[in-house]
Amino acid sequence: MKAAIIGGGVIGGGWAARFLLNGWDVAVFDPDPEAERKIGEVIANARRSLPALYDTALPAEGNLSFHSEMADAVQNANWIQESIPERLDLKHRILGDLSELAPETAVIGSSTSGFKPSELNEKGARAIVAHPFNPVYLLPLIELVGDAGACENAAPVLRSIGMFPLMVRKEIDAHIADRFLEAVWREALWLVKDGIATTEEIDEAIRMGFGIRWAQMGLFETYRIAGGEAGMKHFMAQFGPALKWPWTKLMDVPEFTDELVDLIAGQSDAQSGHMSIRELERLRDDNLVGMMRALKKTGSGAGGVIQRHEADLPKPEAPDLPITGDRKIPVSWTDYNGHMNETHYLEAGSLATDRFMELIGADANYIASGKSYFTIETHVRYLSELHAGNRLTIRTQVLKGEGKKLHLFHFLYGPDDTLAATVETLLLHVDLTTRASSLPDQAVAEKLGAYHQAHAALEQPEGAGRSVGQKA
Ligand SMILES: NC(=O)C1=CN([C@@H]2O[C@H](COP(=O)(O)OP(=O)(O)OC[C@H]3O[C@@H](n4cnc5c(N)ncnc54)[C@H](O)[C@@H]3O)[C@@H](O)[C@H]2O)C=CC1
Ligand SMILES: C[N+](C)(C)CC(=O)CC(=O)[O-]
Repeated sequence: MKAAIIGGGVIGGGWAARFLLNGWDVAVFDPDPEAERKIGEVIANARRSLPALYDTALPAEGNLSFHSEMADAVQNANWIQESIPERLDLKHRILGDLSELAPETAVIGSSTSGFKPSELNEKGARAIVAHPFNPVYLLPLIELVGDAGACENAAPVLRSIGMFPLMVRKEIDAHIADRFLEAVWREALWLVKDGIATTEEIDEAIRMGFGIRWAQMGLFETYRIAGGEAGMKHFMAQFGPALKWPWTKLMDVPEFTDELVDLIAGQSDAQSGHMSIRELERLRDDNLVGMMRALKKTGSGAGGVIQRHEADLPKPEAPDLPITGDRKIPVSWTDYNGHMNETHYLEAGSLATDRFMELIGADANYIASGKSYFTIETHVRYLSELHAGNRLTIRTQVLKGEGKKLHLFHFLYGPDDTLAATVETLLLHVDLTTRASSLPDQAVAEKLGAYHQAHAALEQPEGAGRSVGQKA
């Protein structure tokens, strides 16, 4: 698959990185003589951050090329993304040319922050709005606006590169999200101009409170909880009048008619009524504990997008020893010594155990049925350093897989297949109701038994059964 990036500044560079790191070839057209350097720097940042969201490897990177002619860049492209400056005359000219040059089947997306598709296409172009958020390689939201068929075609492509296409029902200046951002921006400027707050104080007001909250539940679900047990209607009754008080410089607000209240409360019920306020509070609190990786665990917001994308990534083939981990090492796993911190070797081993459990059928459904494995002992050996950005591949040998016992030996390989660590771990099968050890279900026992038998023919790994401080 090939993407053509027309305009490779802040946003075009982010698009280039998003496509490239998801295995697409990327061709760039930008008359700026510095474009190649600037895009290279954006891609370098993307390489150290995007793979860190995943616990499995992204596809091998595509090829990146730069072109002095737009026609060359768009040749055979499946997706063409315009990210030139926000000037309508310029967009008319470039989108018009692109509509002539592009393959008929190619999507032509514009990154415009505010122009409507009817404005972009008024001189005959066939573009849709595909509005991203900075940094494009990390944030999943893309607002799709325009011809319904073209947007429908575009959406699965965006999902396949880990993005979240949001269909905008009717075109409007600045789409959905930028209308909020512009309102917040306008208020912030007033606060600074009137000497009420400094820019730093405004940033603290956002990042110490509602900014974190919004990342996991947005506006309506957050306010539903703020209404207490009585929910959205109570919230609107309590805070509706404030919209008429001078709480905001933006006095142009909708009338709270019964119809509007019912509409919003009804939509809120449909969106979140399947959970009690207490459950929503717990979910909110859990989500606040961490950011995108934690969001990934609960499946909320951007975390759900990463989860779904990861589930669609090709799984490595299982050789003699199954691959139970394949990922890049994130910066957050490193420490003051400039290498991967000891705790994360255990985390990597624990994730490999989870993956192995899935392989034998002791997966989420099995656990939900009341059965699982508990770890009772682990031994980690640190053999060579690992650094941020290194690829980490884990293979697992079954030392014992009989009865209640599951004895695993994880090999952690770093760059050039160097053995960086081993994690040996002993687990017992348990009944989650009684919390006592128990035999696994027959299907799990059979799959585990097959691994046990196959691996019994292998040599006992060097270092298996070692105690701490034992001489080699
Ligand atoms: N910066 C942001 O936060 C966001 C910007 N956008 C939108 O993305 C678009 C681009 O914005 P930025 O990347 O911020 O601007 P930018 O100024 O960083 O990049 C624009 C790039 O377009 C290139 N360019 C100028 N004329 C060109 C032409 N005729 N053909 C090809 N390339 C040309 C420039 O050399 C430059 O590299 C705008 O429509 C903007 O509204 C969308 C989301 C966020
Ligand atoms: C400031 N802006 C209008 C260009 C912002 C956007 O369009 C989206 C973003 O990334 O904030």
